[in-house]
Amino acid sequence: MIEAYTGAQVRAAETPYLERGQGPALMRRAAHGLALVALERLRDRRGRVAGARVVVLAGTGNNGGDGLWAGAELARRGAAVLAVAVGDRLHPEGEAALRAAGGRVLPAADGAPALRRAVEQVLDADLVLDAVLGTGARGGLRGTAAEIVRAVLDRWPAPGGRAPLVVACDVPSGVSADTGAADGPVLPADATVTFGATKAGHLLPPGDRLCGEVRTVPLGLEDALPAPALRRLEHDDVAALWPRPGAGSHKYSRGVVGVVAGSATYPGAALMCTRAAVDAGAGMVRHLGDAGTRRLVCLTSPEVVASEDHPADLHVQAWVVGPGAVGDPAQESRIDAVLAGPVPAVVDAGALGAAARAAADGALGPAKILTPHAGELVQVLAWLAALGATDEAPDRAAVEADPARWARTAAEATGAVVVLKGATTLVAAPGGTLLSQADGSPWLATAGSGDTLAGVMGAVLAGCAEHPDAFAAAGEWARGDARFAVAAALAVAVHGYASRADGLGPVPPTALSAAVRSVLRLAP
Ligand SMILES: NC(=O)C1=CN([C@@H]2O[C@H](COP(=O)(O)OP(=O)(O)OC[C@H]3O[C@@H](n4cnc5c(N)ncnc54)[C@H](OP(=O)(O)O)[C@@H]3O)[C@@H](O)[C@H]2O)[C@@H](O)CC1
Ligand SMILES: Nc1ncnc2c1ncn2[C@@H]1O[C@H](COP(=O)(O)OP(=O)(O)O)[C@@H](O)[C@H]1O
Ligand SMILES: [K+]
Repeated sequence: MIEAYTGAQVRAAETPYLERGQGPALMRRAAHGLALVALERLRDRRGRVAGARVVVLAGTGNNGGDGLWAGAELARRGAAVLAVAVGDRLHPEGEAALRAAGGRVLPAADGAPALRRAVEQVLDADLVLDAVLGTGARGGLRGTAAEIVRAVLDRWPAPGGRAPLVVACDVPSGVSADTGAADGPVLPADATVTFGATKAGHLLPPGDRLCGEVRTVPLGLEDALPAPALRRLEHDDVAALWPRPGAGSHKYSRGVVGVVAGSATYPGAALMCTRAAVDAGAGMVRHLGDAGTRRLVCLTSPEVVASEDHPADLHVQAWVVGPGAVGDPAQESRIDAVLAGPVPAVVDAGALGAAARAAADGALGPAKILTPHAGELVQVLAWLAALGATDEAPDRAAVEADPARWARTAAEATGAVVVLKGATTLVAAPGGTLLSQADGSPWLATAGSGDTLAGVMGAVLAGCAEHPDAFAAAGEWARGDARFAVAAALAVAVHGYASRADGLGPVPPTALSAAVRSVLRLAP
């Protein structure tokens, strides 16, 4: 599991060391880690370091200091290192170290000619160390640094062209270490070397896409860190946590998933959703819907028990409601009943409007998992605002600029878990638990993959519904209501792994479901 922290949390953990006068030692350790990654990248690209042209884009603070010390190491290995000073000063010891190692300094804020030279030097470099802003940034790049990066990006080589390697120091400058927000221009990094701990901004969109590979250099702060701001499940976690049957299991103890999906207009959603719940290993899958859809469900997945019951008549461990359930009053009535009841539920697509109404009436709770994509979240927040359950209704651009904020807002306003789907999917639970998963192939962006995710999520939710400690192996934090967020993140991870199980290529949802089985089989 990756645990990530805000810049403020890491700075607070550093404070006792700084008070003991260990700041310079920490900086040297950070800079050494940065230099090692830069050396590795340079060797990969050009075979050797001697003679490489390296530009350090250096800001005025300690982030610039790290870059300058790392630049000094590269200069001692024979690289030609130029520090482009974007502000009115440089970290004094860092600058002295760089100069002592033979590096040069270009004061880029000294007028237009200096700025133009800086841009040329960046574009000509083999490697750029981006050390303008780190955890001390207030907002995005501004001033000379913003002008340089904007001018460089205007002339950035097309894919396949010879762009300089970019290694970011702590975070790509202009990306918030706390939120992943990227206000203004940012140089996309091939690798980001961060210090002390992974920062939340490395795992949150849109900044996460600008980080490249993230490497964390330990600074010995581990024991001083508080609870992380966010987490990401990795393969080992998924293998350890996914509910598995034991010798004493039977279909009911493993969890029955009830699916309220499909309508005469959209029967396919019910087929994909039920199939996925079966393939993800549910003990039993029940489907409720119109006669035509039920018939198709039984033909596609004979193991599903389809009926025209009402949710109140059935005993299931978890519901999945909403996929394709549009324009059918009987389905709407079933959805309302599930939302009003206590049983855990995945609430997708056609059920999100009813969920907003139920939330405004105070009916949802932490066992309900809403699964909007960005467009649907905008709609949900607009409904909640209209119903007086939130103050603000952002537009899509605002949600995409800071998805974590709006996923959290929706979680707090509804009292439910909110899974904001996208290339990076965020899971926000009321109370603040936040997970970020980025496991899926871009080929997942296809109609029906959300229906498949809902089915997979139903299966894992049914598996943990009656077991508050189902995921205690992940830590104390994962007990109780937090298990619903863990279940959501597990489903998102497995769905993502399945999209890559057969290499990178199209993943029609029917094939995706089958791949879920192979993902779960491969895990130990
Ligand atoms: N603490 C430690 O022990 C360790 C810390 N480490 C390193 O320190 C980094 C944090 O350093 P930091 O606190 O000096 O802040 P930093 O990110 O360099 O930025 C502040 C400077 O930028 C400026 N500035 C601010 N906003 C701006 C903007 N939007 N656009 C333009 N400029 C802006 C601001 O100048 P001002 O505006 O105040 O004149 C100020 O001078 C951290 O990320 C890590 O790399 C490691 O060495 C490990 C040990
Ligand atoms: N660019 C992308 N990269 C990776 N995963 C993606 C991308 N775009 C969408 N996804 C994933 O694909 C699924 C799409 O779900 P959704 O938008 O509900 O589609 P639908 O309703 O058509 O089934 C989600 O799990 C989402 O996280
Ligand atoms: K930086």
